[in-house]
Amino acid sequence: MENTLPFMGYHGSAGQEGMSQMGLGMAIAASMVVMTMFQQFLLTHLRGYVELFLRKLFKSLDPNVQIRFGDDDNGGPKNHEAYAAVETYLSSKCSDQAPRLKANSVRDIKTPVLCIDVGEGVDDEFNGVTVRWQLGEEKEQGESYRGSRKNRYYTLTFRKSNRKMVVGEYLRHVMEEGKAAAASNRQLKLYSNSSSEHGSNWKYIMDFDHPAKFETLAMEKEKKEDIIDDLIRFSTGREYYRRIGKPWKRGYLLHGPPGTGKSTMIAAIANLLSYDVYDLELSAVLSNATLKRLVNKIPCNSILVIEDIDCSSKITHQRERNTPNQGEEKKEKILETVTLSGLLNCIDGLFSANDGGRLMVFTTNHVEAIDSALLRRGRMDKHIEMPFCGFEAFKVLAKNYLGIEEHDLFGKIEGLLKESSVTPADVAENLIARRGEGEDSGDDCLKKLIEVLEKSVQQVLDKKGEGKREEIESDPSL
Ligand SMILES: Nc1ncnc2c1ncn2[C@@H]1O[C@H](COP(=O)(O)OP(=O)(O)OP(=O)(O)O)[C@@H](O)[C@H]1O
Repeated sequence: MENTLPFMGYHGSAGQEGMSQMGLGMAIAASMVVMTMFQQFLLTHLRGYVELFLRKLFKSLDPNVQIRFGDDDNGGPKNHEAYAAVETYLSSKCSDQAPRLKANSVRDIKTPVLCIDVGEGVDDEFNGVTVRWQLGEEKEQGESYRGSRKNRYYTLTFRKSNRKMVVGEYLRHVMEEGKAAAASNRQLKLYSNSSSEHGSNWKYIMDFDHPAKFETLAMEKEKKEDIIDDLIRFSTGREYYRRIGKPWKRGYLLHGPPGTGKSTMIAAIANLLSYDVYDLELSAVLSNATLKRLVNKIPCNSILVIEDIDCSSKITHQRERNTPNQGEEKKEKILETVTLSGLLNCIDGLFSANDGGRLMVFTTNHVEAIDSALLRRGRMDKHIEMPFCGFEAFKVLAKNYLGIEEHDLFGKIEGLLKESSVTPADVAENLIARRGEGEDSGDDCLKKLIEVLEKSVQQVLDKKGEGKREEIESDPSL
């Protein structure tokens, strides 16, 4: 027992020691776990507090700044303009951010403008800076006979440290983008001049919904791209025209035989730039003074079109004027003339403010009949020849009308087009497939066109032959 006891005691005391060591270890481990958790808890909380503190500190050093864009009448029409530009600008931003959207129908805008709901906001990023827009609403002070009115406003919030960039560059970007987006979505209009006894004035004719686009215009690719580049440079040239001190206007002369696409090109230009069209009928203008008044009334971002200028270089009107004659009123016949040079003088003097460009497009079928002084640059800056149909132009038409981009007959057509004189209008006419019973296939249309081209080639050859014969007959040495 004694042996055992000490043995047991030994064992017994060794077991107790082991137990207490194990307990201690567990306690240490547990306390370490608790400490770590506590540290982590503390760290997380502390970090949270530090972050909050720093944010508050930073905010107090760099507070938020807010700008309001109201739709109220108090600020005048400019206020509305800025509000509308902001709304249109945000229209593209809010579609993928805001949970609730509203679609507003706006006068003269083709598709509804999407906007956020009252109380909602959208973030926008520009040059690495994030800003926030929010839509608010407030009741107008006082009651009118129509009841109370609610005014809406956008609030732009940003950090004070970004003030210079936001107020300058960013707001300019918002206004320009907003106005450009509204312009490209705008319903274009066609105006023409009408004359009455009270004089001439511009009259709304109809909405301008011509489907012509540069993509579908039959013309050589390089030439087309050059024209598009020129138009884009012109329409976005505010800074350029301001810098060189020139009025923001440009003159185009389109010349070529009838049916080569001059009117189609004007429509494509209007659609590309989203400009309204002012079609000037010179024969309805009674004097150069009226002409000047009409030209000066054309708003910015529009095209002044004068077709067939060779036919309207001098238009004389007769009108009666009352003249006092020895106590009696006498009617006197006076002649007034509207001249193309008179027109060009008013165009020279046309002052174009910096709010948008004015494009003038003249067309003629006989460029050779026009005085070269009238064609000089500055009046007609870009002369565009609209020629008979070439192979590249034909390919555009074949794609438009038949959806054909390559065909075995193209080689033959290319050869014939080089020798013939057919206009894109003639080619287009032959590419219109008959529908219904006995419907034309693409092949049928191309064969039909080949026949027309062969006839045209024959006519060209006949004309050349006639010319040669006349030359020989009129040459006395032969
Ligand atoms: N270059 C072209 N690209 C596409 N279609 C064209 C082209 N030229 C003519 N057309 C087609 O022919 C029709 C007549 O063309 P358009 O009226 O534009 O010619 P124009 O040169 O203005 O003629 P005009 O001198 O008689 O006024 C257009 O409706 C269009 O379908």
